[in-house]
This record gives sequence, structure tokens and C-alpha cells, in this order.
Amino acid sequence: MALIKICGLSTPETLEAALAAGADMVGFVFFAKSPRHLTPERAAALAPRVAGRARKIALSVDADDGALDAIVEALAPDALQLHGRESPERVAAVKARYRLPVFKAVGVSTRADLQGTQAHRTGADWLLLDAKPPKGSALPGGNGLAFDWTVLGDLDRSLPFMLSGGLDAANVADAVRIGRPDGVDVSSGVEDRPGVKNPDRIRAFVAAARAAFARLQPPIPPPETPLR
Ligand SMILES: O=C(O)c1ccccc1NCC(=O)[C@H](O)[C@H](O)COP(=O)(O)O
Repeated sequence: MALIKICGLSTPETLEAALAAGADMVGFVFFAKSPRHLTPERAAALAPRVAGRARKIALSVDADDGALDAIVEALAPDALQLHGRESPERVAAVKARYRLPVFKAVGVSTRADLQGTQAHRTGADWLLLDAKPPKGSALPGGNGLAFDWTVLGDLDRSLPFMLSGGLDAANVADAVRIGRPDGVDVSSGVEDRPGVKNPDRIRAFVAAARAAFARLQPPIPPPETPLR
């Protein structure tokens, strides 16, 4: 089954909206420059609400072991999303230290950027293909920008991947049809403004994504590397 992830949740109400809508994964951002940033303490308060209803994904950007230790202890995530410039060696070290599946984010603008996925084929469990941030952006993700999904025709699909960047309820069907991803991930497209999620938009996105995956022929097979 293809997966739907709502990223950057930070309040009980919007977390509940994502869970009730049937999101498979809920993402928590640990990056101080982000309007969606959570401290480990705030994450610890939100975590029990998930209670097995979805997988908790902890997103960090070039975090060191000390920061990751605090995040893992507070959230008890089901997977780690590394959204910085982590090398394949760092990805492997994080995976080994926490014994958790790792999503490695790779920024895409053109076909050439898909080369950046090759190095992570052996270390990461999943790829998360996101739009490259604009030059000078403070955030490596969560910018609400889409990339040209047709470049995914050239992707080496030996790892499952989430498609991300500028998705919303109106365009996710096209993204799924063109990119045939194993999952989709959204942040800005379910917000009223950066960091402020909208429950109605969350519900609309999950419904549109679910319907888009259901229409796909042939269907997306389950990934070989399931999450726990
Ligand atoms: O969301 C953030 O603020 C963020 C900050 C730093 C690194 C990554 C970040 N988000 C990553 C995500 O998983 C987003 O869901 C993904 O980039 C898509 O974002 P959007 O284009 O806003 O839907």
C-alpha cells in the first residue's frame, strides 16, 4: 500500500486531524529555523496521542548524535528523516546507532539531481525526493515548491521513495499518476501559512492522495522494506 505522510505537525488538534483522516505517517520537525520546529519536550507531549495509529517520523537536518539522542528519547520515532547534507556514511551510522529505518531526503530540480540518489542506495531504507530549495532559503524543505515530476521517469527505483514538494489536494493526483511514488509527503499544502496546519486541508489532502493511489493501474506494490 502506498503511504501518505503529513509533515510538520505541531499541535494536538492538527495531529488529531491527520490521524483521524487516516495518514499513515506523521512527521515532526526538529530544526530550529523552521516555523514547524518542535523541541524534544513538545514532541514528548504530542507522541502519546499517536498511540500506534500512524508511524512517527522524526525529521532533522545535519543533527549530531547528541541532538538525535534527545529526539529519539522524546518521540520514540518509527523512522528518522535526514533532510540535510548527510553523507551516505552518516546515514549508515545513524541507522546503526538507532536501529531505525532512515528516509534520506534528496533535493530535485532536474534529471541530473537524481544522480544524488545513487550514493544512498545501500544506506537509506527510503528516499524522500523533495524540490530543491531556492538559493538562500533558510529551509532545505517545507518551502511549498514542486519540481517537474516527469524527471522521475529516469529514477532508479531500487529503493522505495516518497514524493514531496509543493503537493496539495489539487495536484496530488497528477503527482501520483506521473511520478508513481511509493508514498507522498506534504507540509505547506495543508497549511494556512507557514507552520499553521489547517485540519480541512489535511483531510482533503489525505482523501485526494488515497483516491489517486487507488486509481493507479497497475497499483503500487508494497515496498520490500516495510516500516515497523
Ligand atoms: O518543513 C520544514 O519546515 C522543514 C524544515 C527543514 C527541513 C525539512 C523540512 N520539511 C521537510 C518535509 O518533509 C516537507 O514535508 C517537504 O519538504 C515538503 O514540503 P512542502 O513543499 O512544504 O509540502
